[in-house]
Amino acid sequence: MRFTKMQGLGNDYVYVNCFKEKIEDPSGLAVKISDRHFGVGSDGLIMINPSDRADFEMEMYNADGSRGEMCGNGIRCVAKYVYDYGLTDKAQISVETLGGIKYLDLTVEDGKVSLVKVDMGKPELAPEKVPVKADGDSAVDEPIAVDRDEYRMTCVSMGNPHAVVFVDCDVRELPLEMIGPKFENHERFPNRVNTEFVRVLDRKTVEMRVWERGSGETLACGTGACAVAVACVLNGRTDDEVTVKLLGGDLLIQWDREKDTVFMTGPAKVVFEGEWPEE
Ligand SMILES: N[C@H](CCC[C@H](N)C(=O)O)C(=O)O
Repeated sequence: MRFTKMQGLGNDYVYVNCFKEKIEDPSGLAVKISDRHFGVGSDGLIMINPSDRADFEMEMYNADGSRGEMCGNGIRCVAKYVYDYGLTDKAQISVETLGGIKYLDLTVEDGKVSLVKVDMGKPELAPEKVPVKADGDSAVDEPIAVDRDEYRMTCVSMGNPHAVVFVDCDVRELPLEMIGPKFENHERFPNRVNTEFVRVLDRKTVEMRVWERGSGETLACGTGACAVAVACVLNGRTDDEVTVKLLGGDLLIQWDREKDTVFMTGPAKVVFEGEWPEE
């Protein structure tokens, strides 16, 4: 099976062109191929499929084999893949995901995609999609007890679920390995959750680290950066356009509140191509 390893801000997935390849057990393959010692090494597996409803379909699996509805860094890499490998010659494409159809604008330099702007769609306050309002809470900010500590979070769905937690310290100092899994598996989230820890630097800039559902800490999360920007605006902490600084680099996020949609702009890169012996 031919594959291409790609990354968006260091959030790396193994991409398979399923116009040509057939994968019987994508969830099992995701676990094996993502393993950083015994496999290719990645945050998960992304299949590029034909679609009846859009130009292409993206089917994504986390490193633990669970399926994700959407992947922001992944969808930019899908755009690069289909253009650079000649599956399309259009610089504007649509991609079907479990989180809805997304529309992408490709920046092409010397015949290759360098940057992609994605219309990520309408953010929803999640999981129950109704703002919680208890005494002293803002409409969107709610308390959550994790062990003996109380945190405050804003829950936003970008097709997939996110809990955004504001912190005051340098995010690099956070013991993410310890607290990340406690949010991921908290009883508040029966389908588990992606968690972003964010510090606001100024009204146009924030920094974050992410603990992803099913993959652990990753260097970046596109849907997570969108959820962070929405949470920042709803809590009055930033303007509608924010640079989100992640361990793997920066994403520009714009919440167009008139259209009620979030735009994400960032790079996509090929790492290498290879052949996987099984399947
Ligand atoms: N890294 C991805 C998100 C993967 C989300 C996945 N971990 C989930 O289960 O929802 C991104 O760039 O948006």
